[in-house]
Formats: sequence, structure tokens, C-alpha cells
Amino acid sequence: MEGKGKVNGVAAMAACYQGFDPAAYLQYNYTPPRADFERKDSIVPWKLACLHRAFTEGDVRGELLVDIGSGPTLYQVLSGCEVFNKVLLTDFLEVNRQELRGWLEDEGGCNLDWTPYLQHVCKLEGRRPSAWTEKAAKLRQVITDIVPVDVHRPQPLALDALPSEGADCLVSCFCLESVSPDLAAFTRALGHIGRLLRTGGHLLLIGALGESYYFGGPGVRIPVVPLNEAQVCASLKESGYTLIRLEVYTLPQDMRVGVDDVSGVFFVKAIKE
Ligand SMILES: Nc1ncnc2c1ncn2[C@@H]1O[C@H](CN(CCC[C@H]2CNCc3c2ccc(Cl)c3Cl)CC[C@H](N)C(=O)O)[C@@H](O)[C@H]1O
Repeated sequence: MEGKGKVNGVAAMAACYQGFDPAAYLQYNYTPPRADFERKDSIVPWKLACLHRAFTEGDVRGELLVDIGSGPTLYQVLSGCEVFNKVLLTDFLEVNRQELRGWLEDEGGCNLDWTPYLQHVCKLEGRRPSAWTEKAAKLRQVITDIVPVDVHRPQPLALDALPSEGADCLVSCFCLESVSPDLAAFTRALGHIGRLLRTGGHLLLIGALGESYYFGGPGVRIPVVPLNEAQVCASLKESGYTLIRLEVYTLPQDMRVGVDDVSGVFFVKAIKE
């Protein structure tokens, strides 16, 4: 039964994603209040601060950074693009890969203005906000490709997507728990993406705590496996990672805007043994 359950759960999840609407999704999660750069307790500034610190404290280095389950968003790699000279973006859906290509080709084909994000990360880096145009150019220069990914496959990426030694660093934000029918699938997926990472490479993982669903578009209700910190730590250990740091953000009431039932967000920096 377990085997059958595994196939049905993952197939059912893929079916839920068919209605995913990048424009609506960006509106729900990447505009105020969840993306309010004037508020210290807004979710996006908290995520950007975690990622900035993780990429700039000196231990993360190498050639290739891979973002797993990028969705239609770029915030995940705004700090990493200054540290790695190759960045690979990935997603399960063509509509999301298309959204990212729209930004990359800079022909006004995307559904969110990333300027405030670029300016905010420049400020974190001690640069003047007007340096955002240089950061945008840097990002367009280092993104080598935008490719399909499926974290439920033992090989989540096409074999020719990565060099044989693997990626030097993985970042993945709100993907694994949002695509896994249960904790076992979440842990398996963590193991699958770990195989893309070289030994000694870093994993930067952001995810939702205590979430059971979210809306990927109007009426597009997507189930999420509710996680707590202990389960995240146990899954990391079971999948061959050593935890360096875990940080937790608890949503203030006004960040709960009806697009999901998430209660907290975790940030993990870990090393693959
Ligand atoms: N088999 C599969 N294999 C691989 N990838 C798959 C699979 N199936 C589907 N995907 C792809 O995963 C991506 C999940 N995606 C949305 C969930 C986040 C959402 C819900 N939870 C709370 C919360 C959210 C967002 C912001 C905030 Cl603040 C909060 Cl709190 C993350 C996108 C981006 N990384 C982001 O950070 O917004 C999506 O792009 C699928 O196409």
C-alpha cells in the first residue's frame, strides 16, 4: 500500500499544480504586507537578511549555485549571484520557467517589478540603492539556464544539467514541503536534491512551518505537509546533512492574509557530509 500511496500522492500533487498562476502567486506573496521593505517584521526582508548573511559570512564558495523549485521568483539568488559565477534556476512548471525567462530577457514580460528587491539587497551589501542596475546586470550575467526539476525523482534534474562533481551550493525556498504529500516524501525529496550537491557543499533551505495548504492562484488550493522544527532537523540528519544554523520567523497576525495557513518560516544553513 505504501508504494501505491507514494505514487498517488505525488501524482495528485502534480495535478494540483496544473492550475498554478504565477501572476496571482506573486501578488499574494511578493507585494505588501509580506514584501514590505519598510517593516523589519515583514517576511521578505527577513528571508533576504537570512540569505545575505548565509552567503557573505565567508564559508560558502564555489562555482555553481542551483536554486531548486525557483517558481516565478528571483529573490532567492540576489545575494548568491555575487558569490557564484554560475546560477542555475529550476522549476517544475513551464509557466514559472517562462516567467523567469521574461525577466532574464528584460523585455518587460514579467509580472513583478524586482527593483525594490534588488535595491534592498544592495543596501544589505552596504552599496547605494542605485547600484541595483549593476546587480540586475550581474544576475542576468550569471544565470546560465532555467531548467525543469522534479524533487520526487532520485535524479531531480536532467543528467546534463550539472557537472559531474555536482553543485557547490543549493538554495531552495518553500519548495519541498509545498510539493510533498507527507513527511516521508519530504525527507526523500531532501535526499534526492542532496545528490545534486558535492560533499562539503552548502544547503540553504527556507520553508513553511505548520502549514497545511496554500493558494497557488484563485481557487487553486495546494496541500502542504505541516512541519515543525524538530521534523525539519530530523529530516536533514536522516538525509546526510549537518546543521550549521536554524532560524525561525513567526508570522505576525497581519502577515496572515488568507493565501495560506502558515504559522512560521524556518531558515536552515547546512553542509552535506
Ligand atoms: N515535484 C516538484 N519538484 C520541484 N518543484 C516543484 C514540484 N512540484 C511543484 N514544484 C514547484 O515548487 C514551487 C513551490 N513554490 C511555492 C510555494 C511557496 C508558498 C506556499 N507556502 C508558504 C509561502 C509561499 C511563498 C511565500 C511565502 Cl512568504 C510563504 Cl510563507 C516556491 C516558489 C519559490 N521558490 C518561492 O520561494 O516563492 C512552485 O514553483 C512549483 O512549481
